[in-house]
Amino acid sequence: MSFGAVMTRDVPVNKVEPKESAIKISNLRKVFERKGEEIEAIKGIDLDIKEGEFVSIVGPSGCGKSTFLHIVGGFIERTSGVVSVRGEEVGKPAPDRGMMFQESTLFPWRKVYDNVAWGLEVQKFPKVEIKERVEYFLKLVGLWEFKDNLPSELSGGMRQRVSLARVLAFDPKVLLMDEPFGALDSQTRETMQVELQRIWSESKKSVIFVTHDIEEAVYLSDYVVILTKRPSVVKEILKIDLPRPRDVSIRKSYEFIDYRNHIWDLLHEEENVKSIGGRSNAK
Ligand SMILES: Nc1ncnc2c1ncn2[C@@H]1O[C@H](COP(=O)(O)OP(=O)(O)OP(=O)(O)O)[C@@H](O)[C@H]1O
Repeated sequence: MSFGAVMTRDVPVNKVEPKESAIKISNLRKVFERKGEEIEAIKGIDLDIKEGEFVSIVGPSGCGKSTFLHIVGGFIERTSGVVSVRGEEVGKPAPDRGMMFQESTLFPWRKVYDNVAWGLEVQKFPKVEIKERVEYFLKLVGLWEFKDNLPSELSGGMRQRVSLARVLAFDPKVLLMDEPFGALDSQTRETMQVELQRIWSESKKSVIFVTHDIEEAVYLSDYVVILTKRPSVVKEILKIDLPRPRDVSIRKSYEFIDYRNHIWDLLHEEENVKSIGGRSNAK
């Protein structure tokens, strides 16, 4: 990632080779219109996310995180600025950008296998390839043995894993995740974070991950982008120099707590900070 003001904390830094840009955002601005009134959600965001990076976005409630993600996904039009994915300017939604939401978007009447196969069928993939992909990704998320179950027969965490398999089956270049674990209980959420870290490290996708949970952001990310209150700009970009793979016990380390507290302080400086959720409020 490269930006104007990247902050690193006082922890060891591994030297890495410069990487290609996966997602470039310059001067992004978004103004909504509601009943003749203008609502400026995003004032100006600049980011350069490199291939394979995991970047979380945190910020006060209503600062424009979801709007930002939906613009990168091509679901919402930007007012001005440039958004490109691997050199191509973002227009409409496309399979190279996989999107995952807080609530499972699985079809309740389709079995797990058929839910994961659905998008590939719509895109007219050959049957043999569909089978290969569905099997591979259901095994990756650990749910192959549930392929014949309906979503209603699974737990919330399992449903989100199926949603993840469905997104990954398209082999998108980037993954856009909007609070994907927000509706899960804390135990399941932690399990999902560990799973996501493993899947991300195996699949090498670039990820933008929106969350209210500061610890989740620190645990998963290479960088955490902290937005200001609306109309949002980037307040700080924090590089998370914790070794990978990260065991859950890393949350108890001084470095982890230092990152968490720093983000908490930044968010606390912003108005509406009381509406920031997650365990980190218990500082
Ligand atoms: N379609 C819309 N029309 C008008 N205003 C909108 C629309 N969508 C979002 N907004 C406004 O834009 C601002 C940013 O909303 P957004 O949902 O992106 O924030 P957020 O940071 O994701 O919020 P939260 O943390 O609560 O999920 C809010 O003030 C919201 O009311």
